[in-house]
Amino acid sequence: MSDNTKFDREFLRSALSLAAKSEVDHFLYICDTPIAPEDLRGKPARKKLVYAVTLEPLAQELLRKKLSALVIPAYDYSRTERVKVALVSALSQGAFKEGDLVLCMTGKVGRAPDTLMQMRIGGSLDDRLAIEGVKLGEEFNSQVVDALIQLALQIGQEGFEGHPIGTIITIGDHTSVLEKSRQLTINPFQGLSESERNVLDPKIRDAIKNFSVLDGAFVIREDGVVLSAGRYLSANDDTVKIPLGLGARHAASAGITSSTHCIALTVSQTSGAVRLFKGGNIVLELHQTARRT
Ligand SMILES: Nc1ncnc2c1ncn2[C@@H]1O[C@H](COP(=O)(O)OP(=O)(O)OP(=O)(O)O)[C@@H](O)[C@H]1O
Repeated sequence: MSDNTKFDREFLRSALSLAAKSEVDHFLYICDTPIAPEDLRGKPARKKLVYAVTLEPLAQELLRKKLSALVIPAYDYSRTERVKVALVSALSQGAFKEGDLVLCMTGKVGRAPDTLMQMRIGGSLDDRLAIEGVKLGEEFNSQVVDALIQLALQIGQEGFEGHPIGTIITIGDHTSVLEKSRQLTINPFQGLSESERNVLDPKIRDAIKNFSVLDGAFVIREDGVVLSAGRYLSANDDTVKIPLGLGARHAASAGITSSTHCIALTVSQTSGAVRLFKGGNIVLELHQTARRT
């Protein structure tokens, strides 16, 4: 065993003993290589362990072993971004709750974890992530929101046929959003039955990805039914402030979320970053380190 591998193991063991402390509610392990069974055997931290992995079959295998696991997109984020994505996913699935202390362990994709971070749910990781703000109202279906965040990350990362694209996806309060917007192009989802245009269906998420090349926003109902694509959002609110450097697309998301009860996911064409707006403010910001071309 090289010195490095030995030290990685020591590091993991120390993290597991910290995770066992009564103050810690969950141990979030963001890595595609599960912890060796002998390192977990008899450890109190096992009960607190939640894996965040990028492979669905691996998550299924862990669940079969009675471990908790959630799936996060396989993109190349910085360590902090991976922690954010995993925390938001766990929160939206109800795995963590307000006030919980989560010990997060992560690293570069494909390498042994090298970073340990403690996160209090409801605190903030930086000024662009008040995890509390991500806690959405009861009207939102967490599976729908989670699927759309992952889709937005995918759009930001992959673009369309190698070209960067940006878009807006509004979720919820559809009556007001439709009232405060107008159709820019033909709505490609018109004519499909509700069951044929729900974002919980991977085929529909693929369709959204492709239609993101259209100008305008997608309007999605809380339960995931896509109502329209290509909407121009006309709700302007001069009182909302968006960070310098962001333009009309982000201002439109800020405006629509401040004047209705919807939330809006915005993918920046310029940077691929994904931002979640609520009440006119950015409550979550996810940056990607590299884009696929
Ligand atoms: N009110 C709106 N409703 C829907 N889409 C809009 C609206 N305003 C702008 N957009 C879309 O945003 C696109 C980019 O605008 P702009 O470059 O000003 O935005 P931005 O906030 O800087 O975002 P990006 O980082 O994606 O460039 C426009 O081409 C248009 O498709």
